[in-house]
Amino acid sequence: MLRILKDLSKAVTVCSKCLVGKAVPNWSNSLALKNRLWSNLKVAPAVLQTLNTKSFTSLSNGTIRDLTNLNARSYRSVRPSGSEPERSRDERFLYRSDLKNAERIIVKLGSAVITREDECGLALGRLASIVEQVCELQSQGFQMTLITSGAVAFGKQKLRHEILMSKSVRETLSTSVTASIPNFEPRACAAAGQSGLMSLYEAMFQQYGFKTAQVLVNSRDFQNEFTSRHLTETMNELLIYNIIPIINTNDAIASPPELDKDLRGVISVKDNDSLAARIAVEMNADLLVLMSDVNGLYTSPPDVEGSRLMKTFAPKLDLRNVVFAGKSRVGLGGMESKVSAATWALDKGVSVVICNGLEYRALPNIIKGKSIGTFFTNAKHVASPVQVDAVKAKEASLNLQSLEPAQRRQIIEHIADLLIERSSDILNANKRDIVAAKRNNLSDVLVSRLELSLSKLQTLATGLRQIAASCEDTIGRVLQTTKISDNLILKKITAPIGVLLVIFESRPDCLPQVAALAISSGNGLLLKGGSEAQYSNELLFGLVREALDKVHLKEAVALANKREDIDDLLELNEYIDLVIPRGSSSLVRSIQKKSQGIPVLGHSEGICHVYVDEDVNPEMATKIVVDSKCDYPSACNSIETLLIHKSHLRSGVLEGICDELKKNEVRLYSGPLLQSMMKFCPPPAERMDKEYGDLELTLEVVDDVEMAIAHINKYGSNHTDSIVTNNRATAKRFLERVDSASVFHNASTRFADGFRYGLGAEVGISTTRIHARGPVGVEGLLTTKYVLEGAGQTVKEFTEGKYKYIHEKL
Ligand SMILES: Nc1ncnc2c1ncn2[C@@H]1O[C@H](COP(=O)(O)OP(=O)(O)O)[C@@H](O)[C@H]1O
Ligand SMILES: N[C@@H](CCC(=O)OP(=O)(O)O)C(=O)O
Repeated sequence: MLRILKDLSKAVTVCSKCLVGKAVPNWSNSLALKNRLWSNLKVAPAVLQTLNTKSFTSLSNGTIRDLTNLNARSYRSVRPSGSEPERSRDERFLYRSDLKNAERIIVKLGSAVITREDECGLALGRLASIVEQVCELQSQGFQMTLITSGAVAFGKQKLRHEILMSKSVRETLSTSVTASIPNFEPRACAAAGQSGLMSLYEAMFQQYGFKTAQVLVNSRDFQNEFTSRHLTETMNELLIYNIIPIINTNDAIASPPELDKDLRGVISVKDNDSLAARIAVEMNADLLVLMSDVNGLYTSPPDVEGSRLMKTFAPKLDLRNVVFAGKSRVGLGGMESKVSAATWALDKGVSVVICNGLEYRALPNIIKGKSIGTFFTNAKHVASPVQVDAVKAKEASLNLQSLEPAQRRQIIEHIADLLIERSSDILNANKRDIVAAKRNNLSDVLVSRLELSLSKLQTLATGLRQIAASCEDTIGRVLQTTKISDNLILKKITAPIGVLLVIFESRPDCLPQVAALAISSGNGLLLKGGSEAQYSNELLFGLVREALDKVHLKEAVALANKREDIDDLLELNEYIDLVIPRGSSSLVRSIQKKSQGIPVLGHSEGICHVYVDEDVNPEMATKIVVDSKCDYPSACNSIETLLIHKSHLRSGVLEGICDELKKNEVRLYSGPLLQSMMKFCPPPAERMDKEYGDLELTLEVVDDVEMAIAHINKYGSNHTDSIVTNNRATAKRFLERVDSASVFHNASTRFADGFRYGLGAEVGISTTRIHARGPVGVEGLLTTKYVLEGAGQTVKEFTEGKYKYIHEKL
């Protein structure tokens, strides 16, 4: 309410300063008043949406003067004294995330979007979808204007149809269809096409309760002082009354386009891209969206091999990297014309996105800041912030690996110290996350993963100190030395992978663990945490940066916080070398699907088993099963299925285990074999490969170890599986044949963890079969490189027999 009053008082101040003495209109229509306030005074649409008719009526009676002639530009120049200075237009929309603040939006539809690929009429489906999006935004308070192409293309189809229909059957059959169609005069096509186009728009917008108005202009109209002013006034008036202007060039009487140089820095209207740019600037629009039949601007025409979509385009820096060629099947200007129109509009303070009109919900998603099409910006960075972070992390990782091991060790120890010193700050931030999570009805499983405690922080710090201690021989450790020949020595040494992207959900304790592992192994790190752990993550990230800043390398680690950032990051295969998703199986699967050429390390599911063999110590078996299920049911290494040897159905072992599980409130389900063998057993399990992640467990019976192995290899997720047996031969068989990253004998599956394995911590558990499997600590974040030390030898000298290969392992 305070904001509403503030904004209204702003409006009134401006009015009274500028328009004292003008007639007071009868504001019976509150919508019209809202639009006038908004359009002329730039009172935030969201504020106006919240005002009710009553407040308008009382406000309008005598307070507000005639606002008609006060346009948006004049408001900007008549800012009430004492108000906060606004960011300049150039600064307001530097990043996509700023687009949510746009108010006036121009959308231009190219001919290729409007007409069908088979040239048989208008593309009704996508046109209706765009109209729906425009209406959605208009009713949310954005001021929408449409620039439409397509009159010539559509008119050509109409005329062609007419020619074909007016021919006799004999004529049609005697000549080829294409040869019989003349080259139509584009002006006539435009005249024929424009009316059909407009009646369609009118019908479509009407379905959503919006009225449209047609405005046709030509290049000369912008050069003439009167027609140019009339155009602005007409547009303002239409916008005030919530009518959506639909603009095209008046092609039926258009003269040939004029050259840019005649217009001294003002773009000449030679096609609809330049028309859209010109209108956007004249109308003081915030955003111009140019919709075409391609996903945006590419480094070269999209069908050329190796051509890449440019998500962000800074004209001053990037133009030299783009090759243009060709147009769409019906377009007039081509991409080059779009880029020069967009660049011109950007220089005049209008943000521009070039995107594909076929993309589902492109407009609302652009406003939300999603990475759709090509975003034109004058930001100093060549790229969007995540790309910048990735470049910096790559640079910093090189410096990180050149540090002395002792320096890397100190950084990690410093993080461990900070975890204890700042524990109350961390726990307070974590409390804020927990409160928000509960308010948002996050599941108990997720809340338990989110929660930090002093003891968790202490364990975390201990783990970090272990990692710190291992810094001495991480990078540059010699794995193999080969004497190729005298004075020619080849060494294989450990080396960092490069830049890691770790995407994690819920658990904020991952952040310092992963950061420590990356620092120890000399890898740059990009982190993307879940929004549910936002406060905890920001605080912990701040501590990591603080420690890295001691050696001026704080940029080695960056934290991305928007969900949309993930898509952008996954395309950066030039800078990112490995992706490690940690979280739910759906998160991991979606990352695996989206990652474009960057290897993904991790596991999508944790379907772990304990098999209780015939020859067991019942007490040990019960202890292991209960710990494997109940110690931390939401962890990926807790079990989902207990396989039991058939002899225990009557030995009392199964009964004893079930009693203990029930005491721990575990809900039990039975597999199909158990159901067939027992009269009274728990309800049937939904599937045998279900990951409960909670106090739930499937029980199934097996004949012997072979059947247990087959079951695990079929339904498991190659994560962690354990056998409880006193028989060494059976255990050996199980350990050899179960195809999982971790296989245990007489131990709880909960041991599958970086800290418990003595790795200090883990970046995740890998079930993929690339270089690292199981819990991945520092070792898993290293690769190797060869270093060859010679004394001027050449291969030719070996070929010619001067030297001989020795290949001796040293
Ligand atoms: N570097 C490039 N990036 C993207 N598209 C390009 C590029 N160079 C040429 N084009 C062509 O530009 C066409 C879009 O321009 P245009 O034909 O004017 O479309 P519209 O009718 O939508 O205005 C695309 O169909 C594409 O083939
Ligand atoms: N004014 C013309 C379109 C001109 C034009 O620039 O076309 P396009 O390149 O498809 O945006 C028409 O309505 O057909």
